[in-house]
Amino acid sequence: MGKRGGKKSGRGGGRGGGRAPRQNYQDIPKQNEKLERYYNELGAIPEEEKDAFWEALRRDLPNSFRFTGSRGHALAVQERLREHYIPEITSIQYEGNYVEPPRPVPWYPDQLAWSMTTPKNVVRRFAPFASFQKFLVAETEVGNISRQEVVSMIPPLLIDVKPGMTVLDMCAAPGSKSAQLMELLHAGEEDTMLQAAKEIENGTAGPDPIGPEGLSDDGRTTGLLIANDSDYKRAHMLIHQMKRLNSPNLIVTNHDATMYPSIKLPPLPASDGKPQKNRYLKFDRILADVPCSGDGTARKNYSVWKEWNPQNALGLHATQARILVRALQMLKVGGRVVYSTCSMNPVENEAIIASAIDRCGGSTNVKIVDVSNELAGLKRAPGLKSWKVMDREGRMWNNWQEVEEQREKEGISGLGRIAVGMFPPTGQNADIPLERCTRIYPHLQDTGGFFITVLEKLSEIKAKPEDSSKVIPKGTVAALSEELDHKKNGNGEPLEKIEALDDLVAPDAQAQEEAAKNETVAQASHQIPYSATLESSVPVTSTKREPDDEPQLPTKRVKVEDGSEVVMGDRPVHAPPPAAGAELETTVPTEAAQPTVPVESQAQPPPKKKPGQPFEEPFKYLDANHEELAPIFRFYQASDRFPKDRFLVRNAQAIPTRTIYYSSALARDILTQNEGQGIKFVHCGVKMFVKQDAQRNEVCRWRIQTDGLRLFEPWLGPARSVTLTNKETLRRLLVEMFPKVDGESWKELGEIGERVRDIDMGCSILYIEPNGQEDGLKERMVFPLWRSLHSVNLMLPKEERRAMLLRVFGQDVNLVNTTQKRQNADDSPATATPVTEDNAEPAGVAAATEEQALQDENLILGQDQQEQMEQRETWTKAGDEEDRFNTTV
Ligand SMILES: C[S@@+](CC[C@H](N)C(=O)[O-])C[C@H]1O[C@@H](n2cnc3c(N)ncnc32)[C@H](O)[C@@H]1O
Repeated sequence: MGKRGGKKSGRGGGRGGGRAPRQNYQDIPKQNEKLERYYNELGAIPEEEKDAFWEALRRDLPNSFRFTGSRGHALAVQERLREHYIPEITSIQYEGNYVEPPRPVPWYPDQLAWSMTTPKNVVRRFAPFASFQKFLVAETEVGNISRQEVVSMIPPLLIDVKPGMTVLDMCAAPGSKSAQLMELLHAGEEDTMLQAAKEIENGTAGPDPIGPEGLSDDGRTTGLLIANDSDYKRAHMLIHQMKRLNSPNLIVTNHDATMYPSIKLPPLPASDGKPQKNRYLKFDRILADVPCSGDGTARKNYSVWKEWNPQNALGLHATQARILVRALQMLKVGGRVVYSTCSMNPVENEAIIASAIDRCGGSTNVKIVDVSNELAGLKRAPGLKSWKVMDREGRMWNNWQEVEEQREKEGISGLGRIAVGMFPPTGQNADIPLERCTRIYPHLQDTGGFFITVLEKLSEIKAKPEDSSKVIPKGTVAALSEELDHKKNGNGEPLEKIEALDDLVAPDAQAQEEAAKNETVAQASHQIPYSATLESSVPVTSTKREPDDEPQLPTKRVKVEDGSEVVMGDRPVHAPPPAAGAELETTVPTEAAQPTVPVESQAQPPPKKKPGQPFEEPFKYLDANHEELAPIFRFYQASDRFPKDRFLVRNAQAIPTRTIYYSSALARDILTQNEGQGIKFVHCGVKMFVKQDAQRNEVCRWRIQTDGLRLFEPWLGPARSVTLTNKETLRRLLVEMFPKVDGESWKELGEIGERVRDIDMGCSILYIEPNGQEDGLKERMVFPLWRSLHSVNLMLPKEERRAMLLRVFGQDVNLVNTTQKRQNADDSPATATPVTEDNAEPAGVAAATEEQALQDENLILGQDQQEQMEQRETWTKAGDEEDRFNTTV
């Protein structure tokens, strides 16, 4: 279950649940009376499959992983698995049989997903597994491989993302699916960028940006992924995961998805004296991988066996329905929403689909897409048309009438959380084709349990106000009071009212608080009605807002002893951020219609950090003519065609101090247009240039960061390029941190020796090109290379060096850092005085001083890399190891 604040409702491990103490999975009794009874009586699993179902659910989950990153690179990593590790593993015999190697997941495209059933005792026993394990760990660390549950890979494949689309992942942390979505958004970009750069260089391209559909920004994708999570800490975990993909087309936000704010786009220029129109972002694709009770993860989360109870699903139902309705509101007509959970409970699945379709006006507005022919080879079961609901006490209810009758007779005891919307739809909604939903059960192909539904929006919708009785029970105050009076604790004393209330009507106090917080944010975000489309006809000159399309229902609140209020019966309506702000101006200032990039004069004083509160530095775009940019472009001979109006920094003064980031045009427009509007942006931009101290004044201080290099390199001239095709030269650059190039040392760098000896100090670009030879390099790679006074340094963190040595050369070797050795021999502290522009020696200083300067500079570079590595590890060190390495998503 996803995080919903501090309540102990957490479940589903990496799906947001609270972490339970570690225990060996094999030793855990895999029994839970209510869980077993519910799924046995539900009617979901055919009688003849029940044994297989339970047997699978009690078995360890196979390990699975996915090759990530750009296609070319992912395939190169995959090749190492096929050509080296699989043959080694398949040669092992255990108890007279050959060992099962990892196998590609049959329905995953290009064999990029793999699964492995080898038992742990076999893995531990044989050496080839140890080296395979090393490979997995190394490639996972650098982001080429992601551990991900097989079933969790399905939603992004069914959502059908293409480059150029606008995509929202509403509940995205820790980011496994966001990563897949992002890969699809960039599909084919490697080739189209190089192609566009070539055409432009040859003079065959016109002045306008070129490239195929969706990649028409001179070969770059024009799409955008907004990845969101309501949990701030998890949103940062998501950033950490997503950073590995280095996409400028990513924005991360931190909002409650049930009331995700509308995002403003720059208005189109006015014509014929007509007022400008507000425009709001609508999405082509939305993933709602909602917080859920997570019983589909029972094969790896022992808490499912220990703690499963029916309330978890009942308590999440309302949030899930609200998230899906909000998704449908923000979707373009013709767009797709994929709704998914790792729960098998229909209350969280089919019931949500039916409720959301009902609220959005029925099947004429929203259709369930039949995906039964997609992902050939994936074994699945159809969605349920009928099911039962289990209450807190374990009683099963066939329909809402039964619940109502019971309430009439006995009061609401035990039925407090049940609502009509949790049952199969009736009346005009009875024919919603819920069989088109997709259910994955553990026994079908040895996976976890999962639920996926693809929805298509057929026409613009005005979502009906939430009928709270359909999602949250509408216990009357009298009924609740009556039950409260009867409730006793273990000592036979009356329960604290606040706890008892919560138990009955379950408004999660912290979730409420969160919602309230977000509501405030949303209110400040100048929403217009949700029905607004990109072509909203709300004139921006109007000073009053239209009334919200979603009228708010009254809320009954009860004051409890401590003076605070508790919501009873009718939940506060999920009011998506009110268009409210009737007083709010929506007039667009005239400048806003002009270029969207703010100039530095708009810089503000630094915002104050409030103690204990998360603080995000603002995103400030640099003017295209900023004085720092021109020298960088000159130094690297960068083409003027590369956009200069997409560079940003993270400080309120808009001063490039240490890092300059780069984002796509759409991301820029969104960040600038919504600045100060209360939208919680927590990440955007790829590190492109990082300031580096150097000993020579003429050296460009801005080195290109590996993160942004792939975007920039097609546009660079030859002045700073170094080309390498020899495998051994690469090995040397990887093993040795700072190979010398002075004296005769350059000769040891073979083919690049002369070039690196002669090239001016500073950052250059190392192009590693395949030479077509059988044992040569197979993959084109590009890295920054720093030329110091006496040495060169491949600007790669140690972990990436090691992973590449393992992958390309099959070597697990220690890296050599001669500078450090010298430093240790001198007994100098590792933190020697850093070289700065102030203390750097001018050219021509005595060799000894130069040597010291070199050591210092190299140390700085080394430290910088180390810093990067440590940042990568932050989240593992912070105790979220499972989210990264044992993720259930
Ligand atoms: C199932 S997990 C998402 C897994 C993710 N899609 C992935 O593939 O890595 C659910 C996430 O929803 C977040 N969450 C819970 N309630 C939310 C809400 N109201 N709005 C947005 N996110 C929410 C949780 O913090 C959790 O990270």
